[in-house]
Amino acid sequence: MIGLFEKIPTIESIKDFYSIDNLNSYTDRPYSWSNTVCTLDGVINLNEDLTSIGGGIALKHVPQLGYLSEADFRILNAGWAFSDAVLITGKILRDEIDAICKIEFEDLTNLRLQIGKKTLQPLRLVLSSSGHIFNIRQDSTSIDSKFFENVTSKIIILTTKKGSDYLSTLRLDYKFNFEWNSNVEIVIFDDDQLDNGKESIDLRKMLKLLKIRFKIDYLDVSSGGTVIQQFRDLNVVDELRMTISPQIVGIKNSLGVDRPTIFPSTCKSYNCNNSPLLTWKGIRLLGERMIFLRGIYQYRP
Ligand SMILES: NC(=O)C1=CN([C@@H]2O[C@H](COP(=O)(O)OP(=O)(O)OC[C@H]3O[C@@H](n4cnc5c(N)ncnc54)[C@H](OP(=O)(O)O)[C@@H]3O)[C@@H](O)[C@H]2O)C=CC1
Ligand SMILES: Nc1nc(O)c(N)c(N[C@@H]2O[C@H](COP(=O)(O)O)[C@@H](O)[C@H]2O)n1
Repeated sequence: MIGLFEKIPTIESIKDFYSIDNLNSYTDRPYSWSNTVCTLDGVINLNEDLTSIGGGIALKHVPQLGYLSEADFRILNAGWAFSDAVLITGKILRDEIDAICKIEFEDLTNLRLQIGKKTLQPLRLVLSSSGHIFNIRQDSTSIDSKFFENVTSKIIILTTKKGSDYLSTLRLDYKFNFEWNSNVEIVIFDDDQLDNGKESIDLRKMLKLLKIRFKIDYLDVSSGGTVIQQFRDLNVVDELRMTISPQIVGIKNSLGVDRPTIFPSTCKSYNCNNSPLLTWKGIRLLGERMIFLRGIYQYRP
């Protein structure tokens, strides 16, 4: 249960930490885990510029500590390798211009095949009520997106009627091929609920559709805290997977703007009798610095 990770976690260590043997999916939803790297004070993006979050949160460019970020990236990819689909959001694609969410290690794509997955990459799902799934600079006349470049593995955009209307207008305004290719599918939820006046998709319905229509048994939620918190409040996320970066950065950026956190303040209020409890299934330490956690939620009425 407790152990050390190597500088480059070996495939054996990864299987030991993240094995999904004996974990059954459900009939009406996938088995799901969240996947996050955060600071000790819960910050998930320093929000200082549009560089990759790995740079700041996982200490990528700090002298002598870059290996921590490399190991975290490999563990992130390992979560994707064991999944049938990875869920991210419009907000991530607006904030992280380099996000791709594809497994970049050959031993991990091989592992997928060994454990019976039919594809080298999991499906990529984008949840966005608004349809704002690109980072569009004001002066630009075309859309740059690594995520949508050369789409060779399937992407599904989960959006509202309003979001799909927005995507259609973009198609007229920009020199970007919105037919994309046959690997991109848009699923529209047209009976969405209102959340603070903003349309939002009923996540239970979304999960049922992912399970029944797209045959997703294992879902990796690589989204931010806002989505993870909704999953937790609905009791539909089974595991918390978290890398703790050994730094405390404060919840506002240098301009006083709030940073996103893994546990946003909009979370439902619980007490010690009904809070979701965690049982640690795996704890790993790397270089006396970074902690990797894998916990199973126990929901209480
Ligand atoms: N350190 C890490 O491991 C990670 C860091 N991040 C960072 O975190 C930040 C994002 O986190 P956070 O702000 O919490 O946002 P989230 O990534 O949780 O995304 C929130 C967005 O998801 C969409 N959304 C959420 N719920 C619903 C719903 N029920 N129906 C329809 N759409 C929904 C909306 O998109 P829309 O606005 O398009 O309608 C909403 O704005 C980013 O800066 C990202 O870089 C993200 C993931 C991991
Ligand atoms: N757990 C974790 N570790 C990292 O190092 C990360 N960069 C993230 N980020 C999330 O992973 C998705 C994008 O990854 P790529 O940019 O394609 O590598 C996105 O959801 C990030 O926020 N998570």
